[in-house]
Amino acid sequence: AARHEVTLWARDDTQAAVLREQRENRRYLPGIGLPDALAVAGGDPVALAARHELVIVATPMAGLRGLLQALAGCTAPLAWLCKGFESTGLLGHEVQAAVAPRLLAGALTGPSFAQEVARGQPTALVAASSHRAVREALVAAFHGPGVRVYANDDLPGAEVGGAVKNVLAIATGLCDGLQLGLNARAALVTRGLAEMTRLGVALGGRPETFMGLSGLGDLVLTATGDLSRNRQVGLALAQGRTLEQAVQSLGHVAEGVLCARTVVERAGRLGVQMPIASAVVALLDGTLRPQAAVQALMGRDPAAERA
Ligand SMILES: NC(=O)C1=CN([C@@H]2O[C@H](COP(=O)(O)OP(=O)(O)OC[C@H]3O[C@@H](n4cnc5c(N)ncnc54)[C@H](OP(=O)(O)O)[C@@H]3O)[C@@H](O)[C@H]2O)C=CC1
Ligand SMILES: O=C(CO)COP(=O)(O)O
Repeated sequence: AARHEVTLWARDDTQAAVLREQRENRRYLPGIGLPDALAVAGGDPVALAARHELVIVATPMAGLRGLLQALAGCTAPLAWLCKGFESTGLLGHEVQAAVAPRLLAGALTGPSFAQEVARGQPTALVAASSHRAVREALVAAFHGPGVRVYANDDLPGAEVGGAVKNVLAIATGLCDGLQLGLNARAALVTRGLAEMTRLGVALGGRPETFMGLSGLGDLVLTATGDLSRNRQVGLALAQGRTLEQAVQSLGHVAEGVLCARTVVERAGRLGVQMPIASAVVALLDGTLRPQAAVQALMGRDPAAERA
């Protein structure tokens, strides 16, 4: 908003009015004042999008399809921020191909806790799209003193990185909550990266994408940073809390909880092995206790080290 005319749209008109009046989002981003220049609107998102040169969709994955359907005729470049698989099993670009194939679209992703971005702390992002116009619009809009934006035309790879790291952050939260040690955490992150890479390549991503910000970068941030809601779920499970309690106390979406099963199912259909993600699914289902999951992972047959 410091450099552009920006309108924040909320689906709930009452919430939009509250944001306008309080100049703060007390439920989702407390303590961060909205810039004076930021306009806030409810109402029809289609008419609003038609008056802007770039559209950013900042809902959880569950809200992406509805907004893309509504905005299918939008001519401005559009990017989503959500990281996950939809409950149908699709990634964001697959949802877009199904419901709004003519959109010039992509994802703005990478290691970026919202609170830190909002405070202006240095952050590096990835503008991922197969369309050059989208990559360039995102870089032009967001690249600046506080944010570096790297362009990448590998949207499937960037999306798999953003989705799978959430599942792995639950595993790492559990590992740390159980005090399994720093060796165990490093092993989880590294072998988790191998799982992410295997699935991402099978879904059309390039291996090098997973060594970048939307792969390794976001995995390290989310797996080790206590601001992560997915990591917090793992920490809470390690304290013996139920999944319902862990999710309820967050008050925010934890995409890894919602898509862990999808990740494993899509991997299974592609013949990709994901033992850590599979253990997370069993833990979330309650069919495996944390200690048994550790034993299952450690008890696997020896293997050559490769992605
Ligand atoms: N928070 C972070 O640090 C980061 C989050 N992300 C990703 O961004 C996505 C959103 O995360 P985050 O904002 O933190 O989630 P939160 O749970 O904190 O907030 C969700 C927001 O989305 C709104 N919303 C939910 N469903 C819809 C819908 N169908 N249509 C329109 N608005 C909707 C909610 O509004 P309402 O109150 O009306 O329900 C609320 O404003 C996730 O996929 C997450 O992985 C990516 C990078 C960083
Ligand atoms: O994606 C994120 C940081 O890049 C936020 O992760 P959480 O959803 O786990 O909080």
